[in-house]
Amino acid sequence: MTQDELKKAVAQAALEEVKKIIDKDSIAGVGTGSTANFFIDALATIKLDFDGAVASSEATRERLQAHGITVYDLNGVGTVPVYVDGADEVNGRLHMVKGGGGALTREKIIGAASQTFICIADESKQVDILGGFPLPVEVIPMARSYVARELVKMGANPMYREDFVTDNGNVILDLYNFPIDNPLTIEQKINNITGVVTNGLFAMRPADILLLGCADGVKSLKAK
Ligand SMILES: O=C[C@H](O)[C@H](O)[C@H](O)COP(=O)(O)O
Repeated sequence: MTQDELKKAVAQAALEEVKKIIDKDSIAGVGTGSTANFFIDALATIKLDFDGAVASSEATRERLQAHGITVYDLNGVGTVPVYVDGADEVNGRLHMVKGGGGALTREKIIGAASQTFICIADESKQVDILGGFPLPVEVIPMARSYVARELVKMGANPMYREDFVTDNGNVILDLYNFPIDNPLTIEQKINNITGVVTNGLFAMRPADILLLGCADGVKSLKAK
């Protein structure tokens, strides 16, 4: 199977999970990225069976609306019953690195506001130790140099993501060669640097279910 076929298979499996949770009045939380895009296309096939969605990025909002799905502001909807999103890396405890596409902050907000977080990924994303994928940190633009110096003190190698602005008007520093041995501590430590909006580690709010696309089928995994 190609990587896209694996992504499509996990997106379809996520739709089956979501159907068990949502009803006519429900709002679904929708993530960002190529795997989430397959999920959006799958979700569109049941668009008459739920009320609408909250989107973790402008790109996702546009794709949902193009399918005729109503997109709500998170402020108006309260707790979200289910959130489906991809990941750049995921470990056995369902901690994730996210934000390769720069959508980490809105993703983290919707994840935090959701009752069930379903991570959808192909098997290339499964790792023992997070950090092989550069960890994104969203930063207020005027704080970029200060935050970079503080990250260097933590042993990281921050690289400014050039020509990129987040949906929130901020910049991204990507941390290369930064093995994440204690995701919970590192997530909080980076977030404590003044000028950081958030970082792409999802350990304080891990996924509840991982649907992993493998050559021999989709596996449904819970945190170890
Ligand atoms: O900002 C982007 C998101 O965190 C995505 O969930 C992540 O980058 C995975 O994207 P993809 O499914 O395209 O690999």
